[in-house]
Amino acid sequence: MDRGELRRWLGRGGALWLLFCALLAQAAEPVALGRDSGFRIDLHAGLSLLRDPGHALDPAQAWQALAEGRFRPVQESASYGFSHDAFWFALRVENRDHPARRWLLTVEQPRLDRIDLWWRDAAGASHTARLGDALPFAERSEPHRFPNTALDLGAGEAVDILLRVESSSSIQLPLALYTPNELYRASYDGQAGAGLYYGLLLALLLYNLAVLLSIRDPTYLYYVAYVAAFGLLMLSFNGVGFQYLWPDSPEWQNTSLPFSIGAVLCTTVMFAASFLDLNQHLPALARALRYSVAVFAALIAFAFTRWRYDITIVFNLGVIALGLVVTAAAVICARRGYRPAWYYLIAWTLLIGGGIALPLSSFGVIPRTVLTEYSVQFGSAAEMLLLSFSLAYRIHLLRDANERLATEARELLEQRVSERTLELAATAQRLEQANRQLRESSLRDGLTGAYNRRYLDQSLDAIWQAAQAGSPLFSLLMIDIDHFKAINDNHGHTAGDDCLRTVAQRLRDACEVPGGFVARYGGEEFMAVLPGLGTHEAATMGQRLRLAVSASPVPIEGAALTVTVSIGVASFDARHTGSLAELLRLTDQALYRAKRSGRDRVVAAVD
Ligand SMILES: Nc1nc2c(ncn2[C@@H]2O[C@H](COP(=O)(O)OP(=O)(O)OP(=O)(O)O)[C@@H](O)[C@H]2O)c(=O)[nH]1
Repeated sequence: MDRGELRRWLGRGGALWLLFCALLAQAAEPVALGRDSGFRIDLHAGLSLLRDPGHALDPAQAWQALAEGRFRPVQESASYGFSHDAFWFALRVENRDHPARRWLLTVEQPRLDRIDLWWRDAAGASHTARLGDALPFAERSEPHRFPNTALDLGAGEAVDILLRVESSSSIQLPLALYTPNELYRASYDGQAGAGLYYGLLLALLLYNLAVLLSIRDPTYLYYVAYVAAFGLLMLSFNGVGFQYLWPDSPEWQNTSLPFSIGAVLCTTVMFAASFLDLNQHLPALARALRYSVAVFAALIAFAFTRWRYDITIVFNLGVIALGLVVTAAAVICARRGYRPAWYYLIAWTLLIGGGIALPLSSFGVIPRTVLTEYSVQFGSAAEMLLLSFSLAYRIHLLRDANERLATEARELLEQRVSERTLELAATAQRLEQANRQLRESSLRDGLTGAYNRRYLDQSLDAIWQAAQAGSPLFSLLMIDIDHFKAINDNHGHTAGDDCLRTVAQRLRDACEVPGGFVARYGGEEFMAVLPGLGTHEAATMGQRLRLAVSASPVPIEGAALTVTVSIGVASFDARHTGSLAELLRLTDQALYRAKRSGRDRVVAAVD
C-alpha cells in the first residue's frame, strides 16, 4: 500500500478510527513510558497478533479486526517459525512523563524481509513506514543493522501502531523503542564483539588458505570453504553484511541466508568426511555423504529463486540430519582409535553448545550473560579455532605415520638387501665350490680318482720351471702294472678296472712326500712326482710303493689277485742340463729295464 492509498483508507475509516483506538485500549495493555523506563523500552508485552494466512487483509481490515477483538496478545519469547502467512501486530504506546521525545521503533533482529508500519501521532497525523531487509538499507532512519524507524512521542502523548510482517526467514518480532543515543550505545559491545569475531574468522580463513596453498591438502580446502560459508552465514544472519557489505542489495541479503546455509551444510559434510578420513574408516557412508552433498549443492540454486523460503527449510532439516550423521561417524571413528575424531567431536560440541545456549538463556534455563547472548559466535569461533589446531595436529599425525612407514620401508629394504647379499654370498660360495669340484674333476682321472695326464703335464711344467729357477731337485717314478693284459683277458675288463682303482689308491696312500703326488699316466701306467727327492730317496719311495701294491691281494669280482708293479726311477738335479722330455725318456727306459729284468722291481735310470 502506498501513501495515497493509506490516506484514502484513513479518510474512509476516519470515523471508525477513534472507535478502533478505544477498543484497542480495551483489547491490549498499552506500553507506558515513564520517567524511570530507561532509554530502551521493550514493546513485546504490548503486542497483539493476528495471523493472515491468505494475505487477505488490508490495513483497514486489520484495524477492523483489532477493533473486533480478533487480535490475541503474543506469548513470551514468541517465535512463529517459517511461514508464508502475513502477521499483523498491533500495540499502543503511551508516554506518560518520559523526557525523550524522539524515538526509534526498532526490530531487534535483522532478517525479517518486510515490515510495514502504520501509526497515528498525538496530533492526529497518520504515518507509514517500511522496514526489513527486502528494502535497501538506506530506508532505515538510522544506519543500524536492526531495522528502525523514527517516531515522535513526547510526554503525555500516545500512539497506536499496526505492523504487518512477512518473511522467508523465521518469524519473530522483538520490538523495542530506543532513544537514538541508546541504540548506538547498546551496540558498542556487540559491534566490538562482531569485529573481533569476523577478524578471527578472517585470520583463520587467510592463515588456512596460506597453508592450503603450501601443502595442497584437500581437507584444508574444505576447511577454508567451511569458514567462508559460515562467515557469510553469520554476516547475513546478523545483518552486518547488509549494513556494511551489500547495503544496496536487499535481493542478495535475502538470497545470502539460504545460500550460506546450503554452503555451510555442504562444506561441513565435505570437511568432516575428509578430516575423519571416512573413505578409509566408513567408505559406504563416505559415498552416501558425497551423493547428499551433490544434491544439496544443486539445491543451492533455489536460493536465487522465489523458492528460497522452501529451500531454507530443506537446508535446515539437512543441517540437522547430516549433523547427526556426521556426529555419529565421528563417534565411531573416535571409538576405533582415530584420535583426530576426538578433536572433531569437541569442536562440534562447542558449536552445538553455542547453538543451544542462546535459546536456553532465552527461556531462562541458564542465566542471560554476554557469553550466552553471543553464544553462537563464541561457539563457532572456538569450533573453528580448535578445528584449525586439529588440522595441524592431523598433519602432524600424517607426517609421523609417513616417517614410520618410510622407516619401516627402509628397514625392510635393508633386511631384504642383507638377505639377498647372504643368498648371493652362499650362491657364490656354492658356485666357487662347484667350480673347484669341476676344476678338480677336470684334473682327476675318472676311473681311478688319481690325477690325470693333464694335471701331470701342468705340474711337470711347473716343476720344470721351478727347477730352472733354482729348485732343481725332483724325481719321477714311472709305475706299470705287470701282466695287466692277462688280468683283463682272464677276469674281464671290469675286473681290470677294479684292479686299476685299487692299485691307484694304494699308490696314492703310500706316496707320502710333501708336494708329491701320483697321476695316471695312461692305460695301466702311473707316474709319481716326488719334489725334493734325489735318486736314492726316490728309489726307496719306489720300493715302498711297489710293496704297498703287492702287500695284499687285490679283490676283484669273486677273487683276489696278487698284483705287482714295475717302477722306473729318474731324478733331476743341478747337474742335469737336458730337457723334461729327456728326463721322461730316462724314466721310461728305467721302467723298461725293470720289466726286462723280471718285473716287480724298482730300477733307477743310469745317467
Ligand atoms: N681294464 C682296463 N684295461 C686297460 C685300460 N687301459 C689299458 N688297458 C689294457 O692294459 C693292457 C696293457 O697290456 P700290455 O701293454 O700288453 O702290458 P701288460 O700286459 O701289462 O704286460 P707288461 O706291461 O709287459 O707286464 C691292454 O690289454 C689294455 O687293453 C683300462 O683303463 N682298463
